[in-house]
Amino acid sequence: MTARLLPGAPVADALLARVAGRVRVLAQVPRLALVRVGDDPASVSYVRSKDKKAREVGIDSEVHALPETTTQAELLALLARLNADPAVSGILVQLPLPAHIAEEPVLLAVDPAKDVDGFHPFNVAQMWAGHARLNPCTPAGILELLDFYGIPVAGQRAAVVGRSEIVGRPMAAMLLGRDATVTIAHSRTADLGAVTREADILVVAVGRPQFLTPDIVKPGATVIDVGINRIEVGGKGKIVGDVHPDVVQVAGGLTPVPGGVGLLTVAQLMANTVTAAELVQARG
Ligand SMILES: NC(=O)C1=CN([C@@H]2O[C@H](COP(=O)(O)OP(=O)(O)OC[C@H]3O[C@@H](n4cnc5c(N)ncnc54)[C@H](OP(=O)(O)O)[C@@H]3O)[C@@H](O)[C@H]2O)C=CC1
Ligand SMILES: Nc1nc(=O)c2c([nH]1)NC[C@@H]1CN(c3ccc(C(=O)N[C@@H](CCC(=O)O)C(=O)O)cc3)C=[N+]21
Repeated sequence: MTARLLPGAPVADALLARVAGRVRVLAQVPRLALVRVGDDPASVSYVRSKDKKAREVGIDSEVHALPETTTQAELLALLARLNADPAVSGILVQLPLPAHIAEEPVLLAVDPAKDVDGFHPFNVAQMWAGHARLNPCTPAGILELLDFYGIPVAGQRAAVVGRSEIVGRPMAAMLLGRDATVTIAHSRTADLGAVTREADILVVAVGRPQFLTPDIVKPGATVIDVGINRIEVGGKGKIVGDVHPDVVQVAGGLTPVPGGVGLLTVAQLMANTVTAAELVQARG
């Protein structure tokens, strides 16, 4: 069997078209504040693509590029200003932060109604309880993709490899919210294959190039490759996922890297920004 490829672009386009429609009926143009500290090249490039996509769908966007030497207090002061600014609908603090800035106080400092990443503990709790308004972008985008391609979730066995706060854990919570039977695997899982071979839906977010091999994939499973790994091949830079290319011979469906989940992360951020604008507008 050869897996059906599940590209992100048509899913992102459909999602962004709905976002643009919601933007048009808002009383006020939504505004997304993108905050980045330091000059990590990946962060610079991600923030740039989020900024560009926002403008494409009619969302105003402002980038706050702070120097590496920014103190925790300075960052918190900026967040307080953005929280208080009624023109700002959504706030995103690009992760990772430099080592001298503690993450938790920063995530706590974002107004939960403007928390378009869904990383504030209030939104995390709402998500696990099954009724969040603002869900983390990568897993929410993955659910959009499964729905777009007509892949059933309810009643299915799902496995998530990786338990990070930005991908693995929220993915597991959201699959559970959609009535899948979910297992979470991580670096201390004793027999990874025993877990992954049971999965009809297999989400891989490990951060190791070509980590997931075909021998541990259930034939016909839908495999979602979240990994973004920059590697050198013959002196050239290349982006590969966490899933080995030979998985295409076993899986029923497979998302490409690049051109898969990453596009949905950005599109879902736009959807969350409009949701935040609606929440802030309703609050008056
Ligand atoms: N496409 C997109 O939109 C996005 C892509 N990414 C990409 O996804 C990947 C994962 O990101 P992120 O979740 O932030 O990564 P983290 O490094 O935060 O987490 C990696 C997870 O993988 C687990 N892990 C590591 N080694 C193994 C192993 N041998 N067997 C099983 N599990 C293992 C770790 O387990 P433990 O907890 O035990 O250490 C950890 O839970 C990266 O490549 C990242 O670049 C991330 C965000 C968005
Ligand atoms: N607060 C916060 N929120 C995030 O959502 C967040 C973050 N921090 N830190 C880093 C991760 C990573 N991430 C991606 C965004 C876009 C692509 C993306 O557009 N990928 C394209 C292009 C490939 C590439 O250049 O990466 C693709 O997969 O085709 C990938 C990954 C968001 N993250």
